Amino acid sequence: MTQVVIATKNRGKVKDFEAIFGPLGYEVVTMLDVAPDMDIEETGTTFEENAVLKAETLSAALQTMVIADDSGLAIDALHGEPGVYSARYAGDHDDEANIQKALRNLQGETNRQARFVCVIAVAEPNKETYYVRGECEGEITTEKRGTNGFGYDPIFYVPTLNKTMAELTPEQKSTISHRGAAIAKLKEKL
Ligand SMILES: O=c1[nH]c(=O)c2ncn([C@@H]3O[C@H](COP(=O)(O)OP(=O)(O)OP(=O)(O)O)[C@@H](O)[C@H]3O)c2[nH]1
Ligand SMILES: [Mg+2]
Repeated sequence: MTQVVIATKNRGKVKDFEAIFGPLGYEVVTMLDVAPDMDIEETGTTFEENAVLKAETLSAALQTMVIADDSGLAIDALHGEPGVYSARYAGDHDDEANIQKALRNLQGETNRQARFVCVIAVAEPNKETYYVRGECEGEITTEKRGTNGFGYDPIFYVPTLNKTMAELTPEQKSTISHRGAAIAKLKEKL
């Protein structure tokens, strides 16, 4: 089975990637498998910078092709926050605290428009790194709904499906999500 190496330690992302790459016959391998002790500091101020940083760092260490995903939630009424800081908005990778902070900051706000953004970078030794970007439009709810997914999925409402991201199966999520959109673009290039 062909392996695809992903520079992530986020189990939620891994599930999303497996839902897409699994049916295509790829085995998804992540930092949790091959570099659990490695920490890549995300010093960039854009999704693109951080995705490239993660892909190139792990690719250099393993001397193989590596894919990285840097993603987040941009809320219009909060001027694009939490953006690249989505994972650490209220506490390092504390999804529940992050959700509560977003809901608190939007209390009484009628403009609930937001989008998920996902930038996927591909780095390979002696080749030029490239990236693709996918986005998904939605609205922030006033309370959590659904138990699938990760991060802000329970408060991200997708009007076209009348469901939050957390009410979708990983397969359904992949057909409409920012990650699915980015991977669709990636497939054209791989
Ligand atoms: O509800 C969500 N559904 C999604 O589909 C999604 N995609 C991203 N996010 C949020 O944005 C952060 C990424 O930050 P991020 O790209 O730095 O990843 P991470 O730090 O979690 O893992 P790693 O890949 O860096 O190891 C995540 O933690 C989440 O808070 C999502 N939330
Ligand atoms: Mg991260």
